[in-house]
Amino acid sequence: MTAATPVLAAPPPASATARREPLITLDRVSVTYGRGAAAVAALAETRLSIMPGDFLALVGPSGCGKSTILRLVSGLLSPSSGNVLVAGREIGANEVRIGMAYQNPTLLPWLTVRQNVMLPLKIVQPFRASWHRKKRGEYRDRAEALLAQVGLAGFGDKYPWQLSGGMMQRTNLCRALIHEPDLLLLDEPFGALDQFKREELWATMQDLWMTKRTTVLLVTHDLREAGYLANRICVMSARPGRILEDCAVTFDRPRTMELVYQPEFVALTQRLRELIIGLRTAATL
Ligand SMILES: Nc1ncnc2c1ncn2[C@@H]1O[C@H](COP(=O)(O)OP(=O)(O)OP(=O)(O)O)[C@@H](O)[C@H]1O
Repeated sequence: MTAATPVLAAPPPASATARREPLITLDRVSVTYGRGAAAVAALAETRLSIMPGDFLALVGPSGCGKSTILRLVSGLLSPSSGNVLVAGREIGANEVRIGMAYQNPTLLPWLTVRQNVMLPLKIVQPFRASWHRKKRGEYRDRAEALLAQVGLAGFGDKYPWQLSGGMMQRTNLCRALIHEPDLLLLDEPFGALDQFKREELWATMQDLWMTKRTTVLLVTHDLREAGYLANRICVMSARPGRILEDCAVTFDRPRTMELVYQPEFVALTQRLRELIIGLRTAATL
């Protein structure tokens, strides 16, 4: 059995991380969608630092602004106030490669699994510059290695319609990782799968993270998923969202499904659940 140690702990003191620069900083960022009577205050003034190598899960009541934070971090959305910093500079000033995987895998149906996985190498620099030279050699090998790591060896020539939902999501993860992103954004990536498939994918995701140590920002409604995968969980308040709790999750890795039934793990998810239910109830009063 995996040793299950502390459940919740305060994030490391500032002095412990002082020498490492955050990869992403939300500096007093807020977001309001629309204007006038139609304005929706989605995110209240929020501060968040994501350190290199973090696996950070964002949880909170529906509509609290979790995906809004993903959009800010990816540069798809500008804040209404405050700054989003990447490696200490304004977004866009530093080149940060981003990989994304969302709930519905958006695989291109006319491309094979391998071609789908290799797509970012065709589009994103510096890989794009060598595309024609490497697409039949190094890049193909890289795609095959990733597919093998997620249990899809031999499926490279299949088309998306020949895959199960879980296989499509595995392919989606490979595509999000093939260009070695500095930051992986996951928005409910396993949400459309049944519980057993989801649990299999947690193990796959953990394996990928343990070998690559990519910085990951995961949005999920599933507290067990957050506890299994993340080394940090941020709980958001109801809309307009802000981060209410930022806790370290220090269970040993690799984590297994056995861990999920251990008292320390159950206590963690139960505590987070009560916090979120309390927030939902407070928002409707
Ligand atoms: N383009 C938009 N225009 C107006 N309101 C928006 C827009 N996008 C999001 N919102 C609103 O902002 C709030 C936060 O949205 P967001 O998608 O970030 O929440 P979420 O926490 O990811 O929700 P869920 O858990 O349900 O996916 C929600 O109330 C949503 O309805």
